[in-house]
Amino acid sequence: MKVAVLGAAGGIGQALSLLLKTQLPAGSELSLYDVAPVVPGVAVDLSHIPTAVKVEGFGKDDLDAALAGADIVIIPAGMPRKPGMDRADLFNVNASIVKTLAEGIVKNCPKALVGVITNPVNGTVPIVAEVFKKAGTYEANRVFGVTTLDVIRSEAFIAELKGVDVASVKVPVIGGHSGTTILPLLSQVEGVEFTAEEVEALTPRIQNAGTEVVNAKAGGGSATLSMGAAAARFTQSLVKGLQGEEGVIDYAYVAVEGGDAAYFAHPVRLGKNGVEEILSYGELSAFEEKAKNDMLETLNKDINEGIDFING
Ligand SMILES: NC(=O)C1=CN([C@@H]2O[C@H](COP(=O)(O)OP(=O)(O)OC[C@H]3O[C@@H](n4cnc5c(N)ncnc54)[C@H](O)[C@@H]3O)[C@@H](O)[C@H]2O)C=CC1
Ligand SMILES: O=C([O-])CC(=O)C(=O)O
Repeated sequence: MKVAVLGAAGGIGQALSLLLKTQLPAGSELSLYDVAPVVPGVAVDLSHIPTAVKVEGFGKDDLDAALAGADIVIIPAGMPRKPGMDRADLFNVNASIVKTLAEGIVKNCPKALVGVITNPVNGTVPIVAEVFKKAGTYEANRVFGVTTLDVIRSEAFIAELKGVDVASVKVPVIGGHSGTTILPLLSQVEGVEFTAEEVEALTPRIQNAGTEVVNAKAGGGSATLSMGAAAARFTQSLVKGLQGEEGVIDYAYVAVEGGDAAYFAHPVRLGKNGVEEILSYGELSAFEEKAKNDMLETLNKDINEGIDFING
């Protein structure tokens, strides 16, 4: 199993790479790519951890070698937010980074499963898909926006609020990955009940949790450690699916035929080809149904911005 991390020297990239070095199956290869000159050092540093995962670092001009034969590519390359910015404000800088990296994937590992972390996820995932479509290598089941951070935050906040074991909390989160497009389905959380006031307070807390971190870091970036943990968890789901494990279900922002929008975070069943099945997110409460309908204009605008960046 070869896993490539693009943007591996950054805040998320380093946290994720550390977790993958310690968690990937024995015999895996971990390929670290970044334009920052520190990346070979990150690889040397990680290589001193005694696990059976081989780590190699690749600098700016070595994207082809970093990607050659990769089974999974995770992309946290690009600029993070500062206080006062929306994720959409990152589009101009990050769109071209993601486009370049997607072109590298077309050339070197067109069958890889690709997880996009770079913001704004609502628009960067369509960029990857459009690059693949242009090259004739697109398979919708292989491209994912990583929304796991919304899921793990929901788990953490609910366990804290309700005083329950966090390991027992499961929260579906659908939609996109910015502000009101993030929709936790609190009505479906088993074993806990929420009052209407709690739903009205907790939903925006989850939607604005990224901004909570951005403000707390006071100009020093956005979530990196929790995102590293989230990305490692999602990567493990992809790995389990590729290894043929049955019943691997996770949440991700994926292309959906005839869905609420062209891309929408759903529960998905993962397997050897990535998404084996897009699962229904089930019944929504009246509050959730309204929140879903209200988000669609923003989500569609974000999606079209990504599509137009490649085709416009
Ligand atoms: N999907 C999600 O839930 C989340 C997404 N993010 C996003 O992830 C991205 C990365 O965030 P951080 O790691 O905090 O930023 P960072 O600035 O710490 O790291 C970004 C890395 O990307 C590298 N990079 C820039 N251009 C590149 C290129 N063309 N090829 C390869 N590497 C390149 C930089 O050299 C740097 O090492 C941001 O866009 C951020 O908004 C952050 C948190 C959560
Ligand atoms: O808020 C940001 O800019 C980073 C992010 O996507 C998150 O933490 O959910």
